[in-house]
Amino acid sequence: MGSGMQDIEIAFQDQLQKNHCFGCGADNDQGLKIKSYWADDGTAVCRFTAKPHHCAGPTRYLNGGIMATLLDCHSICSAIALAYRTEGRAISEGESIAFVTGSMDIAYKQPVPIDSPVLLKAELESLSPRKTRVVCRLFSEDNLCAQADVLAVRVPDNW
Ligand SMILES: CCCCCCCCCC(=O)SCCNC(=O)CCNC(=O)[C@H](O)C(C)(C)COP(=O)(O)OP(=O)(O)OC[C@H]1O[C@@H](n2cnc3c(N)ncnc32)[C@H](O)[C@@H]1OP(=O)(O)O
Repeated sequence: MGSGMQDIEIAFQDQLQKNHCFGCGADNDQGLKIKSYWADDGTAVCRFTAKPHHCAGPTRYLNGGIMATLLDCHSICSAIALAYRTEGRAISEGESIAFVTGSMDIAYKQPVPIDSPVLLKAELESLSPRKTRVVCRLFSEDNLCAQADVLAVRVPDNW
């Protein structure tokens, strides 16, 4: 599942400048520091391994807020990457492109074992110059555990 090209590509987040986001900011030393990449099929993928303190009530399961952050941040970073690609630019080349989360609906379908890596897979659809819809799925060991429908909204880079 996903791309075999991750080792030779630079993650979207490592190309973005000055991002202190808790979920995706390369500049947040206490954050989750997720890493997202294009896959060969046009989706964007992210693999994440949780720490024990990312747990839900039962220590064996991943916290739902952490799951929401993973889905949100992978979706928004992927929307930004798509916008640069659509404009024919490398990420962070020229004027900065920024998107934020306008809305996000999540279905939590199955508990996520905390000790297995998760895979996030985002399908992107540009609705207009300002709006991108992202359907992002979270898998654990090939099981679909959560699905988010995200509206990414473009904002000025001083947002
Ligand atoms: C280097 C940087 C990397 C950054 C990556 C960070 C990723 C992190 C992801 C996040 O956690 S972001 C933080 C959580 N999100 C927020 O705090 C957003 C708070 N909301 C806002 O700032 C504004 O409401 C928002 C920018 C989303 C929209 O306000 P605007 O005044 O810019 O937009 P406007 O109201 O003109 O709406 C633009 C379009 O989006 C639509 N829209 C906006 N919010 C919506 C919403 N909530 N639901 C549905 N549609 C929405 C709106 O209908 C409209 O559609 P149309 O163009 O078709 O008319």
